[in-house]
Amino acid sequence: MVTKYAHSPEDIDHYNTDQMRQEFLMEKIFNPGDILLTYTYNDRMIFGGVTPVTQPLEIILDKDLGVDYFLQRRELGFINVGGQGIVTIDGDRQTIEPHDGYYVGMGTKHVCFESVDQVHPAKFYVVSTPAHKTYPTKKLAYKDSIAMPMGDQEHMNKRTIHKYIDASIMDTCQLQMGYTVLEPGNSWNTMPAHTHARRMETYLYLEFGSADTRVSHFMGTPENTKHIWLEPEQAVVNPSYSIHCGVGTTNYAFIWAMCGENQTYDDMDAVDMHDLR
Ligand SMILES: O=C(O)C(=O)C[C@H](O)C(=O)CO
Ligand SMILES: [Zn+2]
Repeated sequence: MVTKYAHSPEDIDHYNTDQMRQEFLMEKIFNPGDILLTYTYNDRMIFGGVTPVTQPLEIILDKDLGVDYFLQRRELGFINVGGQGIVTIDGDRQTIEPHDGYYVGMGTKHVCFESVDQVHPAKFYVVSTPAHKTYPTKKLAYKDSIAMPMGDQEHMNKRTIHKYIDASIMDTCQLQMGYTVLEPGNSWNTMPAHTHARRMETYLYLEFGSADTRVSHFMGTPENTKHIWLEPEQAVVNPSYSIHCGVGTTNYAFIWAMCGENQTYDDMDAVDMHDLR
């Protein structure tokens, strides 16, 4: 597991391109047969990819977290962005279709990930946040997500936000998670931009419209923005003070996950277009 530290806005003001990438970008999330995780000091979120091929994979983190087992003091959300998979949660074995996932409550001892077809393996994007209470483990089906159409063609930001883990439909200690899909011919996400000083957020960009599509992700304070260029299936950490939005050379999708002070999705501070620098 890689550690990414927390930085003040004054610090990142001095970062060059390489430092921005080193501190905020995860260049590889899915590695066949492997688990790649990042621990950010921003609200202690752990996120990354579990990509089983021939063997089942389980996240084992005890000494790293000073606990007896990974989810002793944490909750977990995941969404499968690869082929059909299987997850066994404390002995309960379930098939996970592409774009479906799970919320796994604190206290769960074993979560085992498998692929059904090693030629087209499952890719589980996992996010875990500190928890204080056990809430029921729950299947997250794409069809049951809250679909919120946003934006319009004129502003090139027509997209649908699918909320998977949201306090309005289920119990969660602090994790919120969803999947946003841009329509073809649209390129801007989360524009107009916002911040939410009460929550940090990570973005995994994926499902780019063409092989040479690239996304430029914007972060930093509204009056002092930075950008990071991303390839498909790369992720970026956004501190609470940071805007988090992007533009693609074609359409694309992304999985966002948040945690922090509250669970109010709409608790956002809109940034006036005139204030962006
Ligand atoms: O497309 C969007 O806009 C989003 O998906 C925004 C994220 O959900 C977000 O930033 C929530 O705070
Ligand atoms: Zn946000």
